[in-house]
Amino acid sequence: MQEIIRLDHISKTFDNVCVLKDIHATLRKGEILGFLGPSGAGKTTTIKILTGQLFPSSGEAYILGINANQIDETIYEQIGIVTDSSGIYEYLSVEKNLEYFAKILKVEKQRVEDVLHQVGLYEHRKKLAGKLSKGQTQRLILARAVLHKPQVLFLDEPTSGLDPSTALQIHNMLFQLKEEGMAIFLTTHNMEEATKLCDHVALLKEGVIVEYGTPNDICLKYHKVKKYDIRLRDGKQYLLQQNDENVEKINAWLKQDQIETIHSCEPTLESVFFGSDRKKTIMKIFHLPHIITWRNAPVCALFGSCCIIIPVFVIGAVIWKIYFL
Ligand SMILES: Nc1ncnc2c1ncn2[C@@H]1O[C@H](COP(=O)(O)OP(=O)(O)OP(=O)(O)O)[C@@H](O)[C@H]1O
Repeated sequence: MQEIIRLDHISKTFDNVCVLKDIHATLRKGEILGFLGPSGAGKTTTIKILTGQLFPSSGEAYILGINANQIDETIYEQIGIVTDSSGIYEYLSVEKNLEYFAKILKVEKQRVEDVLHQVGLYEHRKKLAGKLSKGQTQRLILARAVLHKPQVLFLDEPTSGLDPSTALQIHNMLFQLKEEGMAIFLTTHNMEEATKLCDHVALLKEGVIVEYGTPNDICLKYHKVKKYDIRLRDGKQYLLQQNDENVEKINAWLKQDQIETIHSCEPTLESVFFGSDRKKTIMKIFHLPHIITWRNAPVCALFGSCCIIIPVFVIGAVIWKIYFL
């Protein structure tokens, strides 16, 4: 599949503060790549580098085979961008807004009507853009971004603050665009959204990709202890670890048709993300250096014990000498 975006060891520093560190990712035609992370993780900065609004401090970013440092305004004929600041003319109707951009982008008028249907704004086409609800405005911004059928679409938190049904409409639209072969680069805080939409995700934390892969592969990587969450018809609930004894128990319940619901408890992207965050927080609280990992934990424990035992022994010897000798 054609490679649309490549981030090759990208780092970015603002005023001596490194906000992106060695970022590496690829987006292919017809795929959705999600950049996930909390506020300030570096998601928007990545989009700005890819769209030529910022230069990386080191590394190379490629979009449609062109180095992002060398792109000019002609690239905007092939990309669409949806951000908070996407300029919509509030005193023009929905339709006039799109017709205006269609003229700039040299798109035929029929396309405006098609896109209005696609985003579900056809009935609102005569409304002033300034009078649209937040969800409708977001759909208008999306309509404008895909008007010229770009090869790649950048979406910076497209469903942030939207109600679930509007978010669902946008999700369905993204699936449709993906089916048509569009490559979509999505940033979001919403792990559930990313799991549902993305072919690949990068979990970004303080400018570093801490996990990269398909949502499924990332979750399964952390699926160490397999458990079943079972609710019986009599209302009792059990969380059972997978072992021979419990498998027999579950089989017996199944034979007696006692099971109301049964779920395997794979980790979600959210638990993976916040799980690794907890470990980091513990490291920070105790000011433990990063050289301490689970693998060398026994050596660190032995070293830590010596640090306590030796001073206690020395102090004990001194007290013994003073008082008893
Ligand atoms: N032009 C700039 N000058 C200095 N620092 C900047 C600049 N742009 C971004 N930053 C800093 O870089 C870091 C990453 O910002 P960025 O906007 O990429 O985060 P984000 O993950 O998109 O956050 P959010 O989810 O809140 O939009 C932040 O600490 C931000 O303050």
